Amino acid sequence: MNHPHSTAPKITVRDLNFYYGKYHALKSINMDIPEKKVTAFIGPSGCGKSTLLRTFNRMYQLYPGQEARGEIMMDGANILDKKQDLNILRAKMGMVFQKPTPFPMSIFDNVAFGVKLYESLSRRDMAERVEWALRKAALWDEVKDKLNQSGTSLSGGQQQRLCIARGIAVKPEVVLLDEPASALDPISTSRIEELIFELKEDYTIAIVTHNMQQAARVSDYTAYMYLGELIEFSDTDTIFTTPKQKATEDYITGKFG
Ligand SMILES: Nc1ncnc2c1ncn2[C@@H]1O[C@H](COP(=O)(O)OP(=O)(O)OP(=O)(O)O)[C@@H](O)[C@H]1O
Repeated sequence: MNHPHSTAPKITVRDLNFYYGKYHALKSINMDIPEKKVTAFIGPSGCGKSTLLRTFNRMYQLYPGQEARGEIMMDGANILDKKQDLNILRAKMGMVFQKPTPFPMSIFDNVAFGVKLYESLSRRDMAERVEWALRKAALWDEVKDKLNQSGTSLSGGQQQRLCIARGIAVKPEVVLLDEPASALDPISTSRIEELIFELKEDYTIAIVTHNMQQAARVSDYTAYMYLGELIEFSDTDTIFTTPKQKATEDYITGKFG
């Protein structure tokens, strides 16, 4: 049962298959990702969590030989359609990666960079947008006096919040987080988790994590994947307390994985 919720879906995945050349990495995935909620993807290494996340913004298209088939519907259109404008898609889908990836430019420019691609704001409006994004990412107080310093001069946890600020500055609809805290210390991790909790007021969030406690803490819905299949998708409480599939139970109780 892969439609567990009453909330309206933001993204509807239908019969999605993904191939790395001949390797069949996602097998007929069907799920509805609810709007303005946090959906976590868990499962053992190599089960396809990141692959699935990368289909949502068609990141895979940067690499030859990778192909997605099926439907990923958002706002009435199939993201996988050849006619889909990739710039518009990527403006709607902010993505943050495991390793913080600030650009080698100032803190201000890191946040302004994406905005400039899509909007021509006055200096004043841009300054306001940058402040807004940095506040949303809970970084403003730490950087407001050094916006001209390089983004790479920040600590790892700050860099990751800078990347989140950069992602939300373009006002996306969905935020894709691929193990956003796995390279961070516990305090930075809990800041990111608090931030996720706040961001879901405005955004639909999909997060890949190999940390089950983190999934249990931050998500409203959890999808358990194994060998390219979606084994079970339900509200997070159900997945962690009364999963329907034995395979899910074995994984979350640590008997496996
Ligand atoms: N560029 C690639 N070329 C070929 N196969 C790939 C490529 N990237 C991933 N795969 C394979 O696709 C499968 C799914 O990988 P994916 O990275 O989505 O898993 P994951 O669940 O995110 O794992 P992890 O938790 O280790 O990041 C794996 O078997 C992996 O080896």
